[in-house]
Amino acid sequence: MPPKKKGAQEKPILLGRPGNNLKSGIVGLANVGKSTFFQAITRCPLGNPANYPFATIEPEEARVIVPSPRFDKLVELYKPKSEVPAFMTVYDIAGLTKGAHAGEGLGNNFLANIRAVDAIFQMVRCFDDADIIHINDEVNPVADLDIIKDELRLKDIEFAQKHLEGIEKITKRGGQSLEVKQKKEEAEFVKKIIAMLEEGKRLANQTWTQKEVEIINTMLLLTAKPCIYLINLSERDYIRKKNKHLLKIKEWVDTNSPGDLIIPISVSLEEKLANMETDDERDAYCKEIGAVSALPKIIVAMRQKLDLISFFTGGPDEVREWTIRRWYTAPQAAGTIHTDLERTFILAQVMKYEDLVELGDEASVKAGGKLYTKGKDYFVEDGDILYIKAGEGKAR
Ligand SMILES: Nc1ncnc2c1ncn2[C@@H]1O[C@H](COP(=O)(O)OP(=O)(O)OP(=O)(O)O)[C@@H](O)[C@H]1O
Ligand SMILES: [Mg+2]
Repeated sequence: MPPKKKGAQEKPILLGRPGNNLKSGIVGLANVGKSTFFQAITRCPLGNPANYPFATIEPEEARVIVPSPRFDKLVELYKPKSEVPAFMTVYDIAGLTKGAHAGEGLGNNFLANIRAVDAIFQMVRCFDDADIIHINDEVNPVADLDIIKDELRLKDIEFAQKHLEGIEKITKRGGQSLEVKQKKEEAEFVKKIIAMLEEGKRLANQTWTQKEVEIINTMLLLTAKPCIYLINLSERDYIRKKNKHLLKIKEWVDTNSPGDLIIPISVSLEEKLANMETDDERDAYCKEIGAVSALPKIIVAMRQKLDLISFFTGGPDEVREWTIRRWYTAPQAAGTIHTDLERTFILAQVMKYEDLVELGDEASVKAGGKLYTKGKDYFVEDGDILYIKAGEGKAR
């Protein structure tokens, strides 16, 4: 048996319901580099040897492959007919302006469109370029952060008020039914949320109970989504890891969005790298400037932020990496593959990634006593390779 790692750990209460189809939206003011980042992240092969095509679903929606050395290794071991890596769907939206929540500019409609994303990349402009107009005349990232925070917050107040009106239609009917009682409690909680938003708080950076999380999840609020702040620097600043605004940005995030990540990037460098023909050319350029692309780190960081882990399915037909939240049980993980597998789950055969790599193939793992049979209470761990046996036939 592998050592039990989770005994001492408490299962955290987290907002959102991210899963295998992870979705992230890019928000920010106009002209800060969102679309250029979107283009780069959806085109760049991220050092993935198989060079998967990046499915651009719409001009502003695309799938990005999650860089995964473990997946690449499993493909090498199984040599399957088909390879399905983990992915994340990214949405580019039009730039927000002050007043966007109330309908200023294009961003308003787009804000409603990204309500269903699991997380937000917020692009913050920190590059100076006289030719590229900053909508408020000067580069002032802290002021920009305030504007975006307020727009998302004010939009949330609007969403929450609509939600409250819906609930109050039910509570006004009166009576003592369980539904009315629950809705009354929900109404009180939604009023509390509105008050918090009005005080200037983001909802993602608070502590909630499981019941509260369930209510917030149904409301799809923008400030309840985890956020990674991407600080868009000039290529020069990115290489020298310096910029006069960085400290102030860190202070702002610590105060307004505590616990959230700040990742420096140079979108113009990423664009340059994405436009190069070959990995060799990219590698040579990175070596010359002494810096690497920030894109793989950004994708991996978002998954970590959401407490996501991977399990794998493997065989001669297909190797696939699946995304689940930590603390999923084996049947829940099976349900990611197919809902029927969750319903009719019998058991999971589990190999540890490290064991398979060390021993070389499934037969050796089995012979070595390292193929474990787990029941429905098993919490799937990062790197598990699963074979699910379910009631109506068995399936990978
Ligand atoms: N780090 C950088 N250094 C210099 N120029 C940059 C950098 N990042 C982006 N740019 C340039 O800034 C301009 C605006 O970028 P982009 O169109 O991606 O912004 P956007 O945020 O999508 O704007 P909008 O909200 O209007 O859609 C582009 O010309 C782009 O090449
Ligand atoms: Mg754009």
